Amino acid sequence: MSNVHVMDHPLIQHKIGIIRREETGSKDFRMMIGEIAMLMCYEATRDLKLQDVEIQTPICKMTAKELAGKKLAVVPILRAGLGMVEGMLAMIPAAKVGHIGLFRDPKTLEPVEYYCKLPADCEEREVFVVDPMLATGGSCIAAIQMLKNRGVKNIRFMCIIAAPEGVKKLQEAHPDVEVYIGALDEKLNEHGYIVPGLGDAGDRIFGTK
Ligand SMILES: O=P(O)(O)OC[C@H]1O[C@H](OP(=O)(O)OP(=O)(O)O)[C@H](O)[C@@H]1O
Ligand SMILES: O=c1cc[nH]c(=O)[nH]1
Ligand SMILES: [Mg+2]
Repeated sequence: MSNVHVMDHPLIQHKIGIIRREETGSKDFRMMIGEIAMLMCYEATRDLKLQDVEIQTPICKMTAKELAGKKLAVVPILRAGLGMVEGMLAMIPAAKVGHIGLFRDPKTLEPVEYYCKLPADCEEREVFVVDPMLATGGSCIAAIQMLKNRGVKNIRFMCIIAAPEGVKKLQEAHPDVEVYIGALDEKLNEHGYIVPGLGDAGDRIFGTK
């Protein structure tokens, strides 16, 4: 699974431990999701290309580094992905933001599309799709396909918790996509929830249950 990266940073693991706890309320849950997204963004951008640039410091001229190549975009899968946007932008403030609205039909577990608004030049950008949860994989596979249909070629997917079943499906559907995972869990239960997981991420971020 060379294009699947499971995070081993102790701060990420510690914060994931906090959001898993059932007693963690919406305020802390939301804050931690943002912090985890920021730390994961730091890790997932390690391989961005740099170029030399001649600058003048107050002391002398020098050759410094700046980001080269493609501009970036962050695309959260609504709703729960919204919780990761601020943390991503804290690391890459110049990124543009698109939105893809999908919810998972509770009976069929199939993703249902209800919104899509992307930056006009998204096909020229390196796009980070973000969603805290990768369960059956249906939602992220559909979101990535929507981006590919718009001509986007460079796509990375970032989630905080993933089930092995969904990771396998995502890899089969989109082997070209780099996948960043905060924690790889054990399995899905009969309702398509991740075990041990953290419950419904959207409901816990927005306090809707
Ligand atoms: O991998 P999958 O099986 O598709 O499941 C994962 C999806 O389920 C959740 O969204 P949900 O449908 O609960 O929508 P919400 O974010 O609006 O709560 C989650 O945020 C993912 O988008
Ligand atoms: O465990 C899960 C599965 C799908 N969506 C969630 O929010 N949690
Ligand atoms: Mg939900």
